[in-house]
Amino acid sequence: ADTELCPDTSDDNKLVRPKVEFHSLLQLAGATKDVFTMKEVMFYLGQYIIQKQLYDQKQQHIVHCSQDALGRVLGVDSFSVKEPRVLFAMITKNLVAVKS
Ligand SMILES: C[C@@H](c1ccc(Cl)cc1)n1cnc(-c2ccccc2)c1-c1c(C(=O)NCCN2CCN(C3CCCCC3)CC2)[nH]c2cc(Cl)ccc12
Repeated sequence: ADTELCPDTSDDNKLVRPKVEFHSLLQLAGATKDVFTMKEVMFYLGQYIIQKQLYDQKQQHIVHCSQDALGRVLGVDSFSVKEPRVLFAMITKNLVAVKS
């Protein structure tokens, strides 16, 4: 069903399963499980960005990821954290909804 491909992940408590490459990013940020809430996915991604210093030192809402696996999985060279809708659209392409 299309919910598998494009889960409604706007709900913080929806359970999602990251696709393989995206899952490895979350693991680098400290994740130790296979199924997450959207809130947890965003927490670990935030940690990943901070740990790899991908945010712009001057404009800290800009994330540069063209030279990082994050750019490959999201399909962009950079993005602004001030555009959550754009961000969620890119992230949900890397997630599969889990029937809860
Ligand atoms: C509100 C939240 C957010 C959450 C979801 C969305 Cl779609 C947009 C925005 N947010 C606001 N700024 C950030 C942020 C900015 C720069 C570097 C790292 C995180 C975040 C992000 C968090 C997070 O879990 N954030 C906790 C508090 N943040 C305050 C800002 N802090 C920054 C302080 C300045 C130095 C850089 C970190 C980090 C902790 N998770 C994210 C994952 C991604 Cl793919 C993108 C951004 C974030």
